[in-house]
Amino acid sequence: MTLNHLCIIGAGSIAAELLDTLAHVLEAPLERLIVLQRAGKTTLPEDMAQAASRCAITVQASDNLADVIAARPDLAIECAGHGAVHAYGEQLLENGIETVIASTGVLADDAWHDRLRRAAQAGQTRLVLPAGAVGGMDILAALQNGTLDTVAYTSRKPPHAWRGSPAEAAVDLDSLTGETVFFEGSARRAAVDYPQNANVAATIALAGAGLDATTVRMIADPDVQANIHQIEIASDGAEVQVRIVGKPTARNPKTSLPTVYSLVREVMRRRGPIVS
Ligand SMILES: NC(=O)C1=CN([C@@H]2O[C@H](COP(=O)(O)OP(=O)(O)OC[C@H]3O[C@@H](n4cnc5c(N)ncnc54)[C@H](O)[C@@H]3O)[C@@H](O)[C@H]2O)C=CC1
Ligand SMILES: O=C([O-])CC(=O)C(=O)O
Repeated sequence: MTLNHLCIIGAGSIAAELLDTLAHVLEAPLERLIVLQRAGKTTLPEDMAQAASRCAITVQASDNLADVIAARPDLAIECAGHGAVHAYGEQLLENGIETVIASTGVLADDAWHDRLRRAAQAGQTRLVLPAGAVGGMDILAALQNGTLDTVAYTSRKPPHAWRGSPAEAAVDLDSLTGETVFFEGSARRAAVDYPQNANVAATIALAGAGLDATTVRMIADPDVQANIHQIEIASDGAEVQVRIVGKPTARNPKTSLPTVYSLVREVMRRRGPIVS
């Protein structure tokens, strides 16, 4: 099946960059695109409207999930935050709409993990966790079939990228003179406490050693400009080190550009006959 009808949930940094990128990489436009926004927002910002019109022949903006369910898109991509997964995830899945979520940290809550799993089963579809800002999920998920001894994730970002997160209470982000570790704990704790910053902690944990056995460190570092993600894996099958220097999106320093490209990949791998 070729993806012809796409739903994007959210109209923030990732959604805008997703549309810009899709406009460049799609060889032929989609038939339909529906963008689901917050209540009260039924038109797209001008820059997004222009990019959307290059991505699809018919573009619809809505603030109502019922419009999306009625439109029956081939795929829905959430890039709007944990609240949006809570608000729409179950209904999309129960209605048989395959759904990719950027906000994977929602699954760090066992009750939500269970609800979304049941919804996907009921709708005979899938909830897809993209690699997002990181990589190496292929080998991590493969090694998980043997014995994973250690999976440790470190996220290092400039201080301003941690604004608006609990890091503000832990350290004075404005006066840091060197790298400062402000969080050490489980992937579950990281994903729950840092919903806008630690989705990849959940992504890595769910691909590998689980939410409690995967360890996370978060660092504010005034000497870096990029969002640097490191994953150290020790296992019976391989020792793996992944280091990604992610460039922040122009619109949101918290978010790395590979997140956007990973969502673009989820579209493109449903458009061609050969998938990698
Ligand atoms: N898996 C990964 O690697 C990453 C995941 N993320 C996730 O993606 C989310 C979005 O990131 P950005 O685009 O950078 O954030 P952003 O703050 O720039 O944009 C979020 C957008 O979602 C909209 N929104 C919020 N609640 C909504 C709802 N209930 N219904 C419809 N729209 C709603 C907002 O109005 C805004 O337009 C983050 O909050 C985070 O959960 C972000 C970065 C990396
Ligand atoms: O984009 C990133 O660097 C990672 C991120 O914000 C997240 O995991 O939520």
